[in-house]
Amino acid sequence: MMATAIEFKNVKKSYGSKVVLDEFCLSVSQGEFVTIIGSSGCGKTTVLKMVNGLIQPSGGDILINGQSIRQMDMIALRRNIGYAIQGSVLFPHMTVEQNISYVPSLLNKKDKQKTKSAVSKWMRIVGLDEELRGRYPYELSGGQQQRVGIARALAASPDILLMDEPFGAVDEITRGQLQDELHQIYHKTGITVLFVTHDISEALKLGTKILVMDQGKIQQYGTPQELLQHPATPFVDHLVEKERRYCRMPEEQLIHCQYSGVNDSST
Ligand SMILES: Nc1ncnc2c1ncn2[C@@H]1O[C@H](COP(=O)(O)OP(=O)(O)OP(=O)(O)O)[C@@H](O)[C@H]1O
Repeated sequence: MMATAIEFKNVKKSYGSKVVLDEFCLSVSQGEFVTIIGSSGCGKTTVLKMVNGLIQPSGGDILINGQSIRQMDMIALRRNIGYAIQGSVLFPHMTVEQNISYVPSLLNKKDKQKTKSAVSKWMRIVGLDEELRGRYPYELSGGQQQRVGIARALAASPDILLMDEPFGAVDEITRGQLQDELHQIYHKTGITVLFVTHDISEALKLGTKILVMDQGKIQQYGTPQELLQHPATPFVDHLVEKERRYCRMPEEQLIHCQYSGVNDSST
């Protein structure tokens, strides 16, 4: 049984009189890749930003590795949590290298060479060409900027990575490549990921678990298979309907279905 990385305990969040989350409970195990999907305005970004303290809960508590974030130093907390969001959030006056090395250079102040090789390593991992090192964000394509953003989030070696529609602004091909790269990084590092998306295929492809939300309520929290095979509510059923229609069954499973069909009719 894996330890719990993130826990929401009866969390409440309201803006004025508008209640966004009420008695929200969620437990994320270490090393889990959780994709969060749901109707617009249901509170996905709010959930994400509460993990790194960008938004304070109105009630309840949030624990990171068993410790309440109320008792944590916000700087230490954020240093341990990577954050990547849609579009470019790079420092515009800094080169690719300076953007990626921002946190590592704070951490290994004296050892410049260590930071340099860390930059090369992360550029390679997210699929950025070495020659882009000295360029400024405005000299990069949207997909390249997105890769730099992810490299920067990962270069701080966080235990937890929060991603808010990080691939929302790129074309289909780049999106597919970034998804594959993120999937590999996740498997290599064993990092815990919370990933907000609007795209159910992306949620099913990347998530080891998917959190489906509607109107501040959890509709289902389960594996891709559980969602596809046992949708908990009509909302989830509707969400995965198309995916189920297009998802190709592995041949063994098809054969199994046919066999059980034959058995059924013969008994
Ligand atoms: N600072 C704020 N003040 C008032 N209302 C807010 C504030 N931030 C968010 N909200 C409201 O809270 C609700 C949840 O917002 P949130 O950004 O978490 O939703 P979301 O699920 O991420 O939405 P989307 O999918 O559209 O990005 C929305 O109705 C939003 O309008």
